[in-house]
Amino acid sequence: MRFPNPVFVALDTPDLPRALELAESVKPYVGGLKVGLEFISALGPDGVKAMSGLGLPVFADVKFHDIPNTVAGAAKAIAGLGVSIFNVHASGGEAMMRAAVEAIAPFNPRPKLIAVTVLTSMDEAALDATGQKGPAKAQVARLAALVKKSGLDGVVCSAHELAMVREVAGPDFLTIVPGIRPAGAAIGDQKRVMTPAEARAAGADILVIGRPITGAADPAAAAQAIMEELGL
Ligand SMILES: O=c1ccn([C@@H]2O[C@H](COP(=O)(O)O)[C@@H](O)[C@H]2O)c(=O)[nH]1
Repeated sequence: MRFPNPVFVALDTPDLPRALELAESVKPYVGGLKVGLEFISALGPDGVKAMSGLGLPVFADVKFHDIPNTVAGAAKAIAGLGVSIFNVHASGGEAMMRAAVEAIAPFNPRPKLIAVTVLTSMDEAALDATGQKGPAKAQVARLAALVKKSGLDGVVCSAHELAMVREVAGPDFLTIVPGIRPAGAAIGDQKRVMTPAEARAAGADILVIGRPITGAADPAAAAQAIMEELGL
């Protein structure tokens, strides 16, 4: 699934005027907006609706992870806010993911539902410490297969696992990739990272990029430079 501009900017702020200002300034250089736990916890459904009204697709990075009945209700609520994409944690299991799929089936248009495999902030040691033994790639592959079997549209993974995800889930499975760092950018808490151009060449459908854009002195110029790096 190729997006003309694959960059979704992560608006990680609790401040609505700041989010709107950032979104307006980078709008010519990005393909979508991503709001996550910080934004939604502070600004709620009205904040999400405000972003949905800006004319770019919105990805609600809510990462639901609970029992099936609760996730089904939350899925219906978030789908009702007009977002284009939202997500759950794949480790919530097949019944939870299927409940979310069923809950949003009546929506038209129906948002894409994807699942987080292994957070890009985790390295092998962090994954091991949770009891999920084996390389991150193997865990991502196992979860991607489960996500596909459960009827979702795609996964969040790092760029390092893209080839593996394509192998288990096929070419039409949506891949959303955070942990993107232009050369020389601060890596911060991310562990499994790649540059925008490398991640795109590896087959990412959507690149989620936050601080390298929003933390730049000139966010619009930073977004434009990424667009140029991608040859757009
Ligand atoms: O595995 C994951 C899942 C989600 N994210 C989110 O993406 C952005 C990345 O922001 P940066 O500032 O570019 O690091 C952020 O909103 C995370 O919540 C992720 O990084 N990894």
